[in-house]
Amino acid sequence: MPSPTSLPSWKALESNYSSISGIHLRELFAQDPDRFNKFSVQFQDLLLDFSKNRITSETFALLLKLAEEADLKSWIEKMFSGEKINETEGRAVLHVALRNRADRPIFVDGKDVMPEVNRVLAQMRDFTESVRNGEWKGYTGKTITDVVNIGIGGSDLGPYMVTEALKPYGKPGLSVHFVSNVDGTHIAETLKKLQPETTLFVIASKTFTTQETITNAITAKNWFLETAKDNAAIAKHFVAISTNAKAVSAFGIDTKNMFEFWDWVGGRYSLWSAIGLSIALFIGIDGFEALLTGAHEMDEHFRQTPFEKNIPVILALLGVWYNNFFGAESHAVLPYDQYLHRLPAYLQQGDMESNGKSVSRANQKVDYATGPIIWGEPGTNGQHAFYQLIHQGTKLIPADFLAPIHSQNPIGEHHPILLSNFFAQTEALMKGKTPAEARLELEKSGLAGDALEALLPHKVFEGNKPTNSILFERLSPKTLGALIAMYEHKIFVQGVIWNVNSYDQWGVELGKQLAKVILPELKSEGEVAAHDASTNGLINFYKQVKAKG
Ligand SMILES: O=P(O)(O)OC[C@H]1O[C@H](O)[C@@H](O)[C@@H](O)[C@@H]1O
Repeated sequence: MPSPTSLPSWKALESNYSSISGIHLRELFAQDPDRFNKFSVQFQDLLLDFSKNRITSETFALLLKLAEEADLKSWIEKMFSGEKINETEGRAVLHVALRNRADRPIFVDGKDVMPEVNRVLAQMRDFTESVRNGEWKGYTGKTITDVVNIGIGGSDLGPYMVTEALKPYGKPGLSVHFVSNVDGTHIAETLKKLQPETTLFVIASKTFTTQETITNAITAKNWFLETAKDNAAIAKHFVAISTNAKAVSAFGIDTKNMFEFWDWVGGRYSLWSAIGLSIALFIGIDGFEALLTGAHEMDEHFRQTPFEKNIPVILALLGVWYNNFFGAESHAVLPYDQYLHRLPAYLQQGDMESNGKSVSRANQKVDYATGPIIWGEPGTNGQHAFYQLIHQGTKLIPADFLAPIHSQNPIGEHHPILLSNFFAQTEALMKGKTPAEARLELEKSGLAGDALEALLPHKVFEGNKPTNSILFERLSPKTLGALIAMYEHKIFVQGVIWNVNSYDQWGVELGKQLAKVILPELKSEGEVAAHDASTNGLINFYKQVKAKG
C-alpha cells in the first residue's frame, strides 16, 4: 500500500483545493439550487446532510476516487472476512461479528466465530433476565437494585455512553453506575450510595491486568466483604467480563460467573460483546439485541452501498479533506440531545486511540497528518462556551451536528427551541455575516461614524465553516447502534486512507511502564534522583509535603 500522498487522486485534490479554497459556501449554494439533494443521503430513519461542506461535485468525485485508489473495497472485505488486519498484534478485527445478526459464518484461523458469539449472547440473556426478574438474589436473599461496572477505556466508555443515551429504556428500580478512575474518589463516592446486599459488581477488563480496574475491583471486594464477611457470598455479587480466565479466577471470581470475549475484539470496539453486560442489565437483552441490529444494518450499508451513497465513507472522506488539505487539526462532535452527552468522550477514545498514529502499515514514519483531535459537548451548552471560537476564531473546526426529530421528553417548546438552535448554528456557520450586512445592522441600531467603524469588524462573521448535519427519528437502541457503527466505520475508512493500523494502541504503554517504576519510589524513604530534574523535583516535593501529614 503506497503512501496516500502519492496517489493520483491526492495530487488532483491538492489542485482542487487551490481552486476552491477561496470560494465561499454561500456562492456554492447560490450556484446550485439542487445542492442539498446532491449532497445528502438517507439511510433508514437517518439523514446525513453534507451539503454545508466546502466541496464541489468535482471535489466529491476526487474524494471518492481517493477511496478507490486506497483500495478501500478490498480492505472492507478483509475486515468483514476476519483477516488479521491488526498486524502489529497479529489479530483479526471483528466487532462486526458480534452484531452479525444474519449469522453469516466468519472465520478466524479456519474456525467460525459465530457459535461462540451466540453462546455468550445466550449466557448474557439468561443472566440479565434472572437479575432483572429478581430470580437472581444477593447473599441475603434480596434482589439486585444497583449494578456497578468497574472498567476503564473501552471497558467503560462504551457501556457508560450507551446507558446514558438509553436512559428512557432502563428498568425502573435498577440503577447502573460506572467506576473507572483509579482516583479513590470515584469508587468512594459511588459506594456511598450503595448497599452490599443489593449491589452487583461487573468487573470489565479485556486483559484483566489493568491497574485501575484491578485496584477498584479489590476495593469493591473489600467493601463488600466488610459487610458480607463470607467469601462464598462473592459469587452472588461479582461477575467478570474478560478474555483472561486465569486472571479472573486468580482474582477470586468463579469462571462460571465470567462472560468471555476474544482477542479479535478491540477494547474501544467492545461494547457489542459481553462488555455490554451492564447495558443489557439496564435496558434488557432485547434492547441490547436491538442495538446490535442497528449496528448490523449499518454494517451492511457500509459493506454494500456504493461509496457515493455510503454514509461512513462520505464522513471519512470529508474528514480527510479538512485534515489533510485544509490543515484542520480537530473535529467537533455536537449532539443536540442531552442523552448523548458522553458521545464526544466515547468518540475521543474510538477515534483518537485508533488513528492517533504516526507510523504507517509499511512501518514508516508518515509525512502527512493522521487522526484529528475529537472534542465536543451537547448543544446548546457548547453554544454558550466554545462556539465563539468556531464562528470567529482563527482555526477551522469542522463539526458534526446530531439531533433526533422526536425528543424523549417532549415538554412544552423545549425540543423545537433546541432544534431551531441546531439549524440556526449550521446556517450561521455556513453563511456568516458579511461586512455589508453587519454595517446595515449597526446603522439600523443608530450607530454611525467612528463608533460604527470601530465596532464593524467585530460584528462580521466570515462563515464558510463546514458542518455535517445528522438527523434521526428518535434515539432508540437500534438507531444508537447504527450511529455508533457509523462512526466506527468512518474511523476505519480514515485509517485505510492514512495507511495506519487503527486497531493497536502502543501509545498507552509508556506511561504505564513508568508509573510502575514510580509507585514504589513514592512509598520508599528518601529523595529520588533517578529521573530528569523536573520529575525528581515533583516526586520529592510530593514526598516532602506528604511527610508533613
Ligand atoms: O479492558 P482492559 O484490558 O482493562 O483495557 C482498558 C483499556 O486499556 C488501555 O488504555 C487500552 O488498551 C485501551 O484500549 C483499553 O480499552
